[in-house]
Amino acid sequence: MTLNKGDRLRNLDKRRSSMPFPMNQHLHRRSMPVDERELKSAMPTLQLGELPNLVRCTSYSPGEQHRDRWVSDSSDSVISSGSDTEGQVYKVVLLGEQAVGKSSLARIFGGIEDTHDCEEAGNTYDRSVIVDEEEASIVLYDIWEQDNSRWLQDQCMKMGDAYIIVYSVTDKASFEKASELRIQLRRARQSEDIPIILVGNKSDLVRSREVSVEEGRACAVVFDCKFIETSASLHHNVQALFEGIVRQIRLRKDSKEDNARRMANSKRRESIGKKAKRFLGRLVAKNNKKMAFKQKSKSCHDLSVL
Ligand SMILES: Nc1nc2c(ncn2[C@@H]2O[C@H](COP(=O)(O)OP(=O)(O)OP(=O)(O)O)[C@@H](O)[C@H]2O)c(=O)[nH]1
Repeated sequence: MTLNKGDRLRNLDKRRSSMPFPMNQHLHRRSMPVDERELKSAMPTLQLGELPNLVRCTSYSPGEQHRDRWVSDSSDSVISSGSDTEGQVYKVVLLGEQAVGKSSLARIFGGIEDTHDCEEAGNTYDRSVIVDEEEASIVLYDIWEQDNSRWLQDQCMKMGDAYIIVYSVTDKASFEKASELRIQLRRARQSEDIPIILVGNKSDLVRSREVSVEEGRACAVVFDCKFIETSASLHHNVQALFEGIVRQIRLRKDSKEDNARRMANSKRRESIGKKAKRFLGRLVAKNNKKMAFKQKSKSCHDLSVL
């Protein structure tokens, strides 16, 4: 029997078992439930029966603790599991219509690759990520459901430090729902500048695409948020998404000096090819005012700037 997220929340106490992980040959992994008090502190008014299943993922290997590296082409970021870092924990909430791939993205973040394990997996993931050579702790909440109680939806809208709004590029209705959710979020957090990334998932399903990249990008420009297309099935852009959300949070929460230092470091590490591309882009944009909209919509693609 397949349980929906609501059922999973209600059945929490029955399901507090360890969670299976894909084993890297040289890594040993364990998982443990996170104390309910931690979630209570994140969602203070939550009732016990509605607590999401919260799983802390910890990986380690002898001689190299807490390093579960993602295969990265950006060499300056890794994601490891287990948030043993000191300092702030960022709460990131996944929103979106049913079946758009929220749980699939969350499971990749949580290091769970076997989709058949999904009912055993927790729907909240607590991990440490290293982005731009600095560690951050993320708790990712995959607890959103359209038919959740209004109260639980309100909690989701209030609790996040950042939001990932997912739609499926093969489902126009889910794209429209994403806009609604953006409006709902804006209403709930009126005066706050919260990082939001709009995600067009299932980009691998080329033939059944109903929402173009341009439509997704234009929507992000209108709603003043970032935009990326992903494929959870192919793991395409998933790492970029989670690195991006960390950068977006830092850009708002950390001091200007910290962000300037990170920017300088990342520019130093940038390849000559990338530098040249960026320079030419700026040059062309300057010379062509018609490019103004394109430039803006282009920047919604860049998850490393505001
Ligand atoms: N082809 C393809 N299928 C995907 C992708 N992401 C998710 N799916 C499939 O889409 C279906 C729904 O994915 P979920 O991750 O359960 O979606 P969800 O948004 O969490 O759905 P709810 O739990 O109902 O809210 C599953 O069959 C996934 O295997 C993707 O990037 N590409």
